[in-house]
Amino acid sequence: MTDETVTTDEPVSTESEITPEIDPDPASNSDSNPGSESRTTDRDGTTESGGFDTTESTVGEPIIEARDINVWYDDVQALTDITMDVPEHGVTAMIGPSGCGKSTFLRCINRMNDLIDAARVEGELSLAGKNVYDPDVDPVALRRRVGMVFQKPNPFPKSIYDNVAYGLKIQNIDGDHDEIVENALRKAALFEEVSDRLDESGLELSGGQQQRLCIARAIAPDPEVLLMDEPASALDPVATSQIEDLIDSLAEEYTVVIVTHNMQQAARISDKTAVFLTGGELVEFDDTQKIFENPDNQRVEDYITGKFG
Ligand SMILES: Nc1ncnc2c1ncn2[C@@H]1O[C@H](COP(=O)(O)OP(=O)(O)OP(=O)(O)O)[C@@H](O)[C@H]1O
Repeated sequence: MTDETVTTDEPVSTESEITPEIDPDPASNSDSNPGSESRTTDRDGTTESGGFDTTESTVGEPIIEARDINVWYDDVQALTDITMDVPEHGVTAMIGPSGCGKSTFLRCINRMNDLIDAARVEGELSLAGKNVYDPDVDPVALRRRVGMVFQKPNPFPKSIYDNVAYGLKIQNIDGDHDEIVENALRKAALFEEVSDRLDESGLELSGGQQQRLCIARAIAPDPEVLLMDEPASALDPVATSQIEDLIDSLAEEYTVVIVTHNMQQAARISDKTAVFLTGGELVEFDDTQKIFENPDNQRVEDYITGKFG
């Protein structure tokens, strides 16, 4: 089942992680949301919004549909019957105490759990209507459609340019690579800071710049979905704020699914929030404001208000 074994807490730098875009069946999702009624959320400021992300954003119909996902690591069950729909575009946050399965669920979306020998996944998870666990799905092709950014910035020991162009080269993506690299760096809010030193090593950048470089690397091949596993947790407050702003702008074009330990961050940047609790259970999934202001589930309220976890 695996071509490589990875630990879950260390960032990996493999081709399979560099999850650029190539759709094996472009027709399957080029109009994955035909006639969908996009929900426009009023996000016009923080004062009236109580700190919630209320800048303009369009969240669409489901692009990721998980049905009864169960995951085990050997005999230990990490996720139990997870069923949820992640809407296209916008930011969906996954929160919950340590060990409740947030990262495991994230890795179900691009089948990164395939790379963990002990992991076994059951259930169905569709991306734009196609179950990614169908036997005819190539996980590497899937990961081209689902980019991933990890907790610790993990640029390759290559130039800034080559970091961003990496996915384009290994996947033989045609086009003007100079232009694609520049656009990706611009979208990652890094171009202005590095435009005169693209041939310098990515390792020479600051932590926040390195993380934006990793984001540029993930989006250069134009994925549909961007998975982020605590992308700002290793960064200082200024760099964190830059990443949050960046996520907000990326969500206009990509479906962003983010794991965060930081509840304020989830409240600030996400449109939808999924609360996982101990036992690998998805306890509540709803609009972020509803989760934080008036959750249905008492355990979610207790968690949000800091009574446990
Ligand atoms: N590679 C692995 N091998 C064995 N068990 C694992 C592995 N990765 C995760 N687990 C276990 O699965 C459960 C869920 O872990 P996971 O990392 O998904 O939780 P999490 O909510 O993301 O935690 P955290 O917030 O601490 O990152 C935990 O009990 C964890 O120990």
